[in-house]
Amino acid sequence: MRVLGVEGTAWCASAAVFDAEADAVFIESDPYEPDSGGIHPREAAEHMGGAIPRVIETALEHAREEYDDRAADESPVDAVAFSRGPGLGPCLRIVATAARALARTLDVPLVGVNHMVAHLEIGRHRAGFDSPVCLNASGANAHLLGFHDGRYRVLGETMDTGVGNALDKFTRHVGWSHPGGPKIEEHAADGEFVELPYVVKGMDFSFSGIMSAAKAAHDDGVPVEDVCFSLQEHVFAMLTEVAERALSLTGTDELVLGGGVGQNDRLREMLASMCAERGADFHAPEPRFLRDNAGMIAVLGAKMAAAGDTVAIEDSAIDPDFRPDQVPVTWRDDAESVARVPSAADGEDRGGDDRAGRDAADMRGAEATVEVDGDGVVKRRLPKGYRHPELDETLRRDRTVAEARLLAAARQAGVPTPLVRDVDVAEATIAMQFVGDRDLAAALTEDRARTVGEHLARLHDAGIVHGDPTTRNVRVGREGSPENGRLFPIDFGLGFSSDHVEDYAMDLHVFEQSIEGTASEPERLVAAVEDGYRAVGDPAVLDRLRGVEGRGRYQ
Ligand SMILES: C[C@@H](O)[C@H](NC(=O)OP(=O)(O)OC[C@H]1O[C@@H](n2cnc3c(N)ncnc32)[C@H](O)[C@@H]1O)C(=O)O
Ligand SMILES: Nc1ncnc2c1ncn2[C@@H]1O[C@H](COP(=O)(O)OP(=O)(O)OP(=O)(O)O)[C@@H](O)[C@H]1O
Ligand SMILES: [Fe+2]
Repeated sequence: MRVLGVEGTAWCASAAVFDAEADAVFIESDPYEPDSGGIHPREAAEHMGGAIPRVIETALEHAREEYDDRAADESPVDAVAFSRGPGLGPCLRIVATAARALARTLDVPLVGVNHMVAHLEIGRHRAGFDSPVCLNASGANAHLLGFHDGRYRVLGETMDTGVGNALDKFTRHVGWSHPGGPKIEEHAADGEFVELPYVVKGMDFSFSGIMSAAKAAHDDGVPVEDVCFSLQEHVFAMLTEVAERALSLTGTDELVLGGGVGQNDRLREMLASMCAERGADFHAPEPRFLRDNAGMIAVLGAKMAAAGDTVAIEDSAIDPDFRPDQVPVTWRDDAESVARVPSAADGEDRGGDDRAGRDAADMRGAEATVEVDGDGVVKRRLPKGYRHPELDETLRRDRTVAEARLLAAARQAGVPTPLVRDVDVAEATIAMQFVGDRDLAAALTEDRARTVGEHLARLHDAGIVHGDPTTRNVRVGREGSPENGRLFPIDFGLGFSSDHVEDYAMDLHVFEQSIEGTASEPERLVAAVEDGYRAVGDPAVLDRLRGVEGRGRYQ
């Protein structure tokens, strides 16, 4: 199978030929470079109009010259694959028109590829991993994806702008030309650390606060090298932290990176260091496959074509908002899954006591190690080698303080939590009561989902935001024991006090996302969470939740 790919979602006019037998990829690209400001959709489309036919011609010539297994009147490729979205409408239309015309002329099938899924599949293809967590760090996007039950699920994502766009906004403010990411990397080499906001919410994150603070710091005369250095340290530590959390939640030990920001050495270094520390395998494809390129479109196009996943020309409309979780994944086995930890996906209670024989390594979360000590545990936030030491110290200290305070406050609000016995802020350790006999992830039922909804409502009524409510962060008490089946939220390290409906809605969103990422039929579990919340809490939060779910994607 040999496939021609065409890419042109935003800035890169590109065509490629993938020969599956030789696993060889030829890429010809022609980038649009704006004179000033950011990417201008009309100018970008004008660029595509001229460049797309040229790059396609070069790729076809390559196919004809490189491979002599076909007659001159035969098509040099077996299919034409194109980026159907997401991206800028005017650019997508030009690419689609060219791809359709070519498929018709060559009389071969057309394949419509999701650009974001291509960004991650190229990493999986090059790494040879089975079912990794995928971090897409591109211009207009930033998200964590994992395959489960026939689709790529969004495990976490930006709640406002894509990571590259956020960096580019800062460099525009400073007056540098597009793209800004590489310039930030250059200047960061001479910079020193200054503190900026750091925002993760479960496996979601946002960049608006840090970008405003970076602009303000620059306006206040902080040397631009220091701002660049610190932007990288904060933004990439956030991405690395959520990637680690996704590895921990799914139990997977494979991570791949995709997207143009993945070309940044510091980001790759942090991810590699995090994976090495936890014994996971990390793969970042070579830069030509990270930035936008048609090679990734051709490679995924070949997998789709082999699975018979082609599209009739009349059905091949573009989709500027095409989300990766909308794609029916025809080229993978439905039984494969990113989730390696037992999840009660079928709603069955798997039972079992995880306490017996569990050693410290078993009780490791993404942030901390948890050692069992008699009827208690000692939770220790160890330093993370990938983080700048100053940032590392601040996060470990602040989270230890927040966790100890909120565990007690939650109890007072009527939500069962482990009793705190001792806190050592300097060592970032908390000694607390051992609770439950397993995590909710292994025992998720509708009843329990409803109870978590009630607990979250009680926390919110008391002005407490959990910050990281997932199925791994709720412990389940044994029926008939003194705990009598109670559910104990734990791990309040990302928690804070707030009276904003938005923060409460975000908390619910994080919990629902953790169910959706791993459960097979999440709908009824999610409905049960909301029933429980509605019974106890403020209905305005559920209304706001609908807004949070559609927030800020592809800006
Ligand atoms: C929808 C699609 O068009 C879009 N593609 C895209 O944004 O191009 P991509 O090549 O994946 O990423 C470009 C971004 O990558 C950043 N970038 C490039 N080199 C960088 C570096 N060394 N450090 C940091 N950022 C870098 C640029 O500043 C720019 O924001 C996407 O995938 O979101
Ligand atoms: N008080 C407790 N009683 C029993 N088990 C506990 C307790 N605290 C933590 N654990 C176990 O240890 C694991 C890790 O703890 P915790 O979630 O607090 O750490 P973390 O590193 O902050 O996790 P995360 O990956 O969510 O960031 C939990 O999933 C749970 O199984
Ligand atoms: Fe991209």
